[in-house]
Amino acid sequence: MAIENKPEEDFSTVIGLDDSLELSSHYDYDSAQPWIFKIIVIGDSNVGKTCLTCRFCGGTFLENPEATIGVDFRERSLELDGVNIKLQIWDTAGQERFRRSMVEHYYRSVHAVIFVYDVTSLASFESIPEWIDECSRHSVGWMVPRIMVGNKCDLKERREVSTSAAQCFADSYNYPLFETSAKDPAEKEHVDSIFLTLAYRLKSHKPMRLKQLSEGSSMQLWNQREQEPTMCQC
Ligand SMILES: Nc1nc2c(ncn2[C@@H]2O[C@H](COP(=O)(O)OP(=O)(O)OP(=O)(O)O)[C@@H](O)[C@H]2O)c(=O)[nH]1
Repeated sequence: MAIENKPEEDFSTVIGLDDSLELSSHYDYDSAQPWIFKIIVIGDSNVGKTCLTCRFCGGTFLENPEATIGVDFRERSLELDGVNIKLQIWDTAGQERFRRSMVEHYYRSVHAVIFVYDVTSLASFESIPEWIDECSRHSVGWMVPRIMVGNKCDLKERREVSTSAAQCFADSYNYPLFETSAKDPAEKEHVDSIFLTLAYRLKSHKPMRLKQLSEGSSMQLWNQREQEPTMCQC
């Protein structure tokens, strides 16, 4: 569902608009209410963000998706350890001209960020620092988990980004790295597991995350780490 022109008030029932953790704190752990997590998927145009999110939310691969304009909004409900979880996936536009007016909405109250690059495009991998900077500029909290996904691994002969280079980069930021293919049906469960890993992390960190809100010193430490990634030795 495209939500380019949807007023932000419409989301206020499911996403706290002022703080990433506001939403989480609305729910008791034993409540029947789902825990709703907003996950944004960002990266260059054409890396496969739409296909990855469709694979996870719909189970299918889109052969010829249109370029995303603004944002496409998908969701999937899960039950993890008896807790109802709803993952709200924001598939953002990679093209600057299609994202300009929406950027503020992407980052507001986000619970997790997925950086996607295309393993057959070195340029898309080299853009990841810019996407990380954009997150920082929009004040995405230090406790918001980030992961990196290298997509299109089915195109083995066209690979331009090695696993070791990507792993080295991801390690320098302390981000988990996943390589997969939205297209390859054999990777369907792997795509699921990427999102499930995030869901588990969000669920299990919730009590700690709420506690850490008041811990200013650790927030400062994390910011430092994000701004100054350790040097890769590769
Ligand atoms: N071979 C292969 N092609 C893929 C894969 N994922 C996506 N594609 C193709 O890559 C093209 C771009 O996919 P999209 O999902 O629209 O890319 P996007 O990152 O959402 O692009 P924007 O909406 O412009 O930001 C399409 O032609 C897809 O069919 C994959 O895993 N393998």
